[in-house]
Amino acid sequence: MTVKLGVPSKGRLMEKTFDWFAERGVTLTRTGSEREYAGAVEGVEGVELVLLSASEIPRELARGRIHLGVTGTDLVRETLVQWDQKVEPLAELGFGHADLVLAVPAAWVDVDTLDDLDAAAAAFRAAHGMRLRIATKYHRLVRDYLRDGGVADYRLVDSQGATEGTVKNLTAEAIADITSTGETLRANHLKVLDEEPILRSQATLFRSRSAVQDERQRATLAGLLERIGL
Ligand SMILES: Nc1ncnc2c1ncn2[C@@H]1O[C@H](COP(=O)(O)OP(=O)(O)OP(=O)(O)O)[C@@H](O)[C@H]1O
Ligand SMILES: O=P(O)(O)OC[C@H]1O[C@H](OP(=O)(O)OP(=O)(O)O)[C@H](O)[C@@H]1O
Repeated sequence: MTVKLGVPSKGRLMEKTFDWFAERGVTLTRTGSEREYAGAVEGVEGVELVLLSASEIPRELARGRIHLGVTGTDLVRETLVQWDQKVEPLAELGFGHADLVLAVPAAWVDVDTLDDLDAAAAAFRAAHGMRLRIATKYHRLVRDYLRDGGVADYRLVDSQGATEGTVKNLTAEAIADITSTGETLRANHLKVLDEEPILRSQATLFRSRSAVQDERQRATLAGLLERIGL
């Protein structure tokens, strides 16, 4: 049985992951047509490249269907309950940096901290008879963060993309999303709370804690990790 390495199937994460492995003597390539999700590994025997959506890589690692996988720490922590029992981070790759933050309308001049948000949420409920809505796809991380920060009077609204637009579209009063340059937030008249981010994320190489099934796989995996300096 081969060792399976899961890599994001498109975009910057894929290209930078290919570069990271190439710098360590392992060549990853997409094969077939531009739209075919097939890949090849050169420089080490017995390793298969699996191209996947970045958001599916945590689950595939947890199920033991891939041995190694590259994805953002945000996706691992959001997707997997007790993530550290299912996967082990082996190396931060130094790209894909993004912060998960809470943002409110820039016009809310009285709201800069979590305490302010808590007060605003109470005032919102009193005025409108419903809880303040926060749009996000990071439900688990945001709930834990707000619970630890003592904010309770809110409701999460699911948003799987274009989350910064939900405030303008009147489907939420605040958002929690990933930001890197901050441009999308600014363009949508939102400001980040003046607090530590919910999470600082970057692309990371993870090892599944359950995928290895035989000695041959164990040896191949050890060889690959040695090759890339881990
Ligand atoms: N603007 C950004 N700058 C840097 N990293 C980002 C940015 N936006 C998202 N990321 C990171 O990239 C990863 C998600 O990548 P991507 O958006 O390709 O995944 P996805 O939307 O789940 O993919 P797919 O569309 O195939 O399901 C996350 O770990 C996230 O933290
Ligand atoms: O701080 P910035 O540099 O402006 O980047 C932030 C944006 O990048 C991501 O979106 P992406 O382009 O991945 O699309 P998405 O809305 O589908 O998540 C993220 O969800 C933000 O919308």
